[in-house]
Amino acid sequence: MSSTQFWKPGSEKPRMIDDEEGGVLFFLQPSNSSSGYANIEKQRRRLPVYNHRRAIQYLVETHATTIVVGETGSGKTTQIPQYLKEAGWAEGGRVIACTQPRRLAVQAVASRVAEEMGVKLGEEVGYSIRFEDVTKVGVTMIKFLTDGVLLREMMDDPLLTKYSVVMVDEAHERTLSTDILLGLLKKIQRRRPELRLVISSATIEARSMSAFFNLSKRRHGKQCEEVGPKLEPAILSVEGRGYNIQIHYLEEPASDYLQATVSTVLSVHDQEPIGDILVFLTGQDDIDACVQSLKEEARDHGKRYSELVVFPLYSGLPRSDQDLIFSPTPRGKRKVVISTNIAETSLTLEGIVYVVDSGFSKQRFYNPISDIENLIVAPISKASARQRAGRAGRVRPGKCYRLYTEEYFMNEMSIEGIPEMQRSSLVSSVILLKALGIDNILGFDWLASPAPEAMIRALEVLYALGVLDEDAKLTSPIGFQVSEIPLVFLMHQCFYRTQ
Ligand SMILES: Nc1ncnc2c1ncn2[C@@H]1O[C@H](COP(=O)(O)OP(=O)(O)OP(=O)(O)O)[C@@H](O)[C@H]1O
Repeated sequence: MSSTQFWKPGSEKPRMIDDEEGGVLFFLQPSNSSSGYANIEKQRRRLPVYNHRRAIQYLVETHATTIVVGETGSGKTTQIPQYLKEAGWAEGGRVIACTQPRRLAVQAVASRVAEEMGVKLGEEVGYSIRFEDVTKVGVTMIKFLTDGVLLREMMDDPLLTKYSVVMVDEAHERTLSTDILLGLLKKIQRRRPELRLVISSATIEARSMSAFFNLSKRRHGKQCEEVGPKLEPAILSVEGRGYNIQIHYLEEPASDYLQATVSTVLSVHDQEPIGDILVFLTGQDDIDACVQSLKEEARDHGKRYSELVVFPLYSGLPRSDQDLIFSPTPRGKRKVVISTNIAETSLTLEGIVYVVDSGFSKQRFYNPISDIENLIVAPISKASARQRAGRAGRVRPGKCYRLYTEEYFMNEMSIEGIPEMQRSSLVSSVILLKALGIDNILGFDWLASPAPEAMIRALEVLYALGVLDEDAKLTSPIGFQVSEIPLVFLMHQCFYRTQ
């Protein structure tokens, strides 16, 4: 009996055929088949970013920072690092880095780019996530990594000397790590004028990002003469999207978004042609409840709903279970992936045609007075809604069902979310910055300043724990140990809280 095999990102793509018992068998196919190549090359050329490749190469050559704004699926993440390699930025042992907020996207995008370049993952194209480094020194030219991992690399190499270009992708997410990274990269640029930055997203406010990275100094209203790259960032807008996405809204607000989600999935299955469904809910509880409801429907309504193959996706799920979302959909079935916002950015799931957006996500909120951080279910922003819809329309036209009204989207939904920096405890950020030698944290160049109360509270907590001394410097050994192994710090914190 053959055991079921699933394709894992990073491995060769399987060919799929039906077996005699109605199941599916997977066979590895030779990766360098010329028709496969021609096909991929065709796909690359039809991406909206392709027409801008020369402009991108020119702007990166001539500007310290280039900001690229382009629709979801236009090719920013997978293509720009390849254009930069073609322009010579990976020559002489240098590496092009591309950061992502989440590890799932890092692995998926790296394996796609390796496939497009016809190379083995881990060689010319590699990736690095926590506890897993799939790169080869001296061989890897394009490296995808989480922004957290790049921050950790700065501990050993504060000026990131091996990188010629750092592309900070999905910069709109404004996670704690992204904001700290952006501030540190700006500092590095002053010391390493040869370093180039690319900031990209479908939904960033390019002007404020440009103002932040504008390193050109003006004296008496005149701009200083610049030697080397232009210090004022270039902004490139990539028009157009891969495929059309039809957006549908509710006519009346839903009283129960979970119930609305289940009925939308079922009606898509009843009424729409073949294609997988990606659902965005808030967290494990909601997702488990939705999976359960769909299973009950399948049990109660027989064959029709048993065609649904349902996969949950949230960060607490073991990695092997998370990777199941990449498995090909068996013939005659419809895959339904029910996810938190970990699938919101950068991911391309080939079979996805329909997206169901509940309009909510779990977000962190911090009260510096009580020093309590909570995860609260809150409405998403328009930027998130666009990202969610953008998981469809990548390899064929798609549809997005928003479980809220158009009036709510237009008039009430905020344009962008609040940066994580302004709604989180800053304890771990302060430790990280201190470990990186940033002594004047209050004077750090933040893209959006954190609340002073939160900063003071973090300093107080770290002093009380013995991590910082009276001069707010890391203590030895506790402070330095904690900065290397966050787990040790958590133990200290538990101890502190029980005192
Ligand atoms: N694993 C994949 N399988 C098939 N096609 C893919 C895959 N990954 C990417 N693509 C194709 O490449 C296109 C560009 O993807 P890419 O991630 O570069 O876009 P992007 O502009 O960065 O999007 P986003 O802003 O959503 O991250 C997709 O729309 C899709 O057509």
